Amino acid sequence: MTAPILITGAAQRIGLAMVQHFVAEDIPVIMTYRTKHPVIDTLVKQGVICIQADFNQAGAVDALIAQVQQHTDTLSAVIHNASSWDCEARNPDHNALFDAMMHIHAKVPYLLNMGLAPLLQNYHETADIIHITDYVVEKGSPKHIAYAASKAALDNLSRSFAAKYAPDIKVNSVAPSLIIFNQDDSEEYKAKTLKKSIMGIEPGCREVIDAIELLRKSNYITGRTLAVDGGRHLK
Ligand SMILES: NC(=O)C1=CN([C@@H]2O[C@H](COP(=O)(O)OP(=O)(O)OC[C@H]3O[C@@H](n4cnc5c(N)ncnc54)[C@H](OP(=O)(O)O)[C@@H]3O)[C@@H](O)[C@H]2O)C=CC1
Ligand SMILES: Nc1nc2c(c(=O)[nH]1)N=C([C@H](O)[C@@H](O)CO)CN2
Repeated sequence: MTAPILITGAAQRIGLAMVQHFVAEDIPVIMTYRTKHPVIDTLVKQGVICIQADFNQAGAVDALIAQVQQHTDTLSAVIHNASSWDCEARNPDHNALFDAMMHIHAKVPYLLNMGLAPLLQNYHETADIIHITDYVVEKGSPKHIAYAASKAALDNLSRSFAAKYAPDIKVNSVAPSLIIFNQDDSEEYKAKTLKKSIMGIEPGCREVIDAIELLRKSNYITGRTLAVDGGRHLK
C-alpha cells in the first residue's frame, strides 16, 4: 500500500485543496479537522482518514500520533497546515494571544515532528515534512505580531529538523503571501492587498500545491523555504 500523507487543519480552504489534490492522484491521505465541516462526510466516502483534533485541547497531539499509528506504520509526508491568523486588535489579552500563536504554529509542529519521525523514517524513499509558514516571516507584521513571530519559529524548525533527520527526511517551508481571501474580506481590503505584490493577483490554492509537489519530488532540497508570494518583497 502507498504510504499516506498527513495534513493538519485540512477541512477547508488550502488544506482541503491539498487533500482533494492527493485524492485525485490516488495518494492516501490522513487529515485532521477541528470543526466537522460538511465536506468531512464526502472525504470519508472517498477513503480519506479524517481525524478530529483540536490542538488547543490538552493531549490532542499525543492522541493524534496514537491514532495515526493505528492506521499506518509509515508516512510519506507530514504537511503542517493548521493555523490561526489572529491579531492583536482582536485579542487585548496579548499574553494569551502570544501563547496561542506559538502553540498552533510552532509547538504542535515540533511535537508532531518528534513523535511521527519513526513513521517517516520507515518510508521506503526519502520522506517529507513541509511547514506552511508565511511571507511575513521575512518582513514581520505590525498588525499580526505574535502570528508572524510564531510563523518565524516554524520557519526555523525547518532548518533544525532538516539537519536532525537528513537524509531520511527532507524538511522545508512553503511561505505564501496572499493565496485566497476570506469570505468576509471587504472589497477595500482586497484591493489594498492585491496591490501589495507585483503580480497583483489572488492566485488560488494550486500555487501552494505546486510548491508542495516540487518539494516532494526533489531528492535534494532540504532546510529551505519556497516563497509563493507574487514578488511581494519587491514592492
Ligand atoms: N489563505 C492565505 O492567503 C494564506 C495562508 N497562509 C497559510 O496557509 C495555511 C492554510 O491557510 P488557510 O487555508 O487560509 O487556513 P485557515 O485560516 O482556513 O485555517 C486552516 C485550518 O486550521 C484549523 N485550525 C486552526 N486552529 C486550530 C487548532 N487549534 N487545532 C486544530 N486545527 C486548527 C482551522 O480549523 P477550523 O475549521 O475548525 O477553524 C482551519 O480549518 C495556513 O498555515 C496559513 O497560515 C499563509 C499566507 C496566506
Ligand atoms: N491561517 C491563516 N493564515 C493566513 C491567512 C488566512 O486566511 N488563514 N491569510 C493571510 C492573508 O492572505 C495575507 O497573506 C495577505 O493579507 C495570511 N495568513
